[in-house]
Amino acid sequence: MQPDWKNILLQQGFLELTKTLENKAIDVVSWKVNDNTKVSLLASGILLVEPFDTSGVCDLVISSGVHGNETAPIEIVDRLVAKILTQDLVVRNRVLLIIGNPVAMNLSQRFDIENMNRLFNGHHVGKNHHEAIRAAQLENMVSDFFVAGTATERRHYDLHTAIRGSKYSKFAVYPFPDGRDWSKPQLEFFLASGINTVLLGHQPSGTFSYFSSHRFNAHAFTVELGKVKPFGENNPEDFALIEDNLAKLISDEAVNSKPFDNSDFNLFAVKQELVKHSEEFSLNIADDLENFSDFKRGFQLSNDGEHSYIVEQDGEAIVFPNAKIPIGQRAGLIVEKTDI
Ligand SMILES: O=C(O)CCC(=O)N[C@@H](CCC(=O)O)C(=O)O
Ligand SMILES: [Zn+2]
Repeated sequence: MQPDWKNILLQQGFLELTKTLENKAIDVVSWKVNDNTKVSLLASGILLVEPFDTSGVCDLVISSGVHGNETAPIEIVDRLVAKILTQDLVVRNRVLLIIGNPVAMNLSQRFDIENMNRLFNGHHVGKNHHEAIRAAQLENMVSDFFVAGTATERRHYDLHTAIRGSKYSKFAVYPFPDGRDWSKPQLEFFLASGINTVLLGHQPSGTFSYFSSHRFNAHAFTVELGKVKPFGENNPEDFALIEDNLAKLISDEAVNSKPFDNSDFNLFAVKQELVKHSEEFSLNIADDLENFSDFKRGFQLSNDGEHSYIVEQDGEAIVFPNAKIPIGQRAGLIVEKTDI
């Protein structure tokens, strides 16, 4: 017989239970929180919350911890689950709450074997390590969740924190929309949540948010909420706006947003992905250079033989620069300001 995961969850919370379970398989446990709400622990770090009243307007995925050391998003998910279980939050929309990579979380690392946020959209296929298996499991759970839902809208917010500081402390990455329009109501939601910087994706990718966008037409985003810090060092007040608005979505309460206006935002288009082509790859920037720092035309940003990058226009900026990645992967994004 398996331990009483329900009681451990109720007593210790979702985060502590997930630390304990790590990547152990469990039998699904379901129970009623009240006459309105059913909770199901589907797997370690995957909690389904459903109102019995099926008239919800939005099926919502809130994920965290796809990178194990990005603790603030995990704490946000933990607090939302606690509020649902204590009935401080009324649930009117179905929601799937996720802590993505419990093994890396317990190691306090971004990942153990392979960056999980490059493994979605089938990029896990043919790989047998635990992060590939977990990416496949997350894809299956999200697929089942969206397919079983009847709401008119699907949303997925994949919450992260960045390795570096940033000129704009919070920002969203909008995955490549596959020909769909950029959603102004979604940008209005971010502005109301204290996020006015959005990076518009330019091509398909192996990220969790692109998976939900591409496969399920969900409004899906990678949401960067600040800089990586260890557990216990995040200030919950820094995340209050987005956390309150996620709670409002769960409760189907109106979010206090204003009509879209380009001038309220810093919108960036990806000009080019910097790919690491050789072991000689290096970046000519300081380790603590902030995301969205910009350069003058002619500055040699990267050294990589014939693939070295020289800035082509004044104002080109860099996001997610990282030379410590495998050959063939993204070493940074060259971005420039845009409007929609
Ligand atoms: O700070 C960094 O260099 C990386 C932060 C991070 O994990 N970002 C995501 C962005 C995913 C996306 O492009 O949607 C990642 O690299 O996986
Ligand atoms: Zn991340």
